Amino acid sequence: MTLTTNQQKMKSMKKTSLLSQVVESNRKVQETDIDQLPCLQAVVKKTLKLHPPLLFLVPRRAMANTVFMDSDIPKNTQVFVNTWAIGRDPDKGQHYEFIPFGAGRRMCAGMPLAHRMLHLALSSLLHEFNWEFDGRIDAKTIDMRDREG
Ligand code: HEM
Repeated sequence: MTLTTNQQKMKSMKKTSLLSQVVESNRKVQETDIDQLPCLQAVVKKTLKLHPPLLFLVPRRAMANTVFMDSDIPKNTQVFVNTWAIGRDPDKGQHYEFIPFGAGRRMCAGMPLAHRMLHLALSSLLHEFNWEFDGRIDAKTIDMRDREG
């Protein structure tokens, strides 16, 4: 098995990459801390890959008869990109196929903002609160089913 860039990053992670060590307990997480938190970045990336909020992106329409990966797509066909399945395909989902924000010129216009907010919100929640299961559920029984959006 080959290691992806993120796995390699995590493998060589120094102790200083831990949230509690990068951000002292007497201050809040800042945007500038995120670069030093490769594990947090990997968690956000993997979560978007396995649980993309838009499972089929925004539908496309073929403007002309097209052949795409050996499939004939007639003009005017409505095309859905199954990003959920692509993210779970072991042969894909590594490079260009990481598409929870879409791709090409209609890709998510809010990606830079969303990307920053996801890291900042998750790290702030982890930093400011102590988390535990409430006794009724645990890591095995928690409902992880996906819903659109
Ligand atoms: C985790 C958060 C978000 C995800 C996963 C997400 C995902 C997406 C996806 C998949 C598309 C369609 C891209 C395509 O079909 O190729 C899209 C479009 C778009 N998103 Fe987001 N988005 C997020 C947050 C945001 C935010 C915060 C904003 C605005 C501040 C935003 C603004 C837009 C706009 C304007 C489009 C339409 C772009 C176009 O059609 O040209 N998104 N987004």
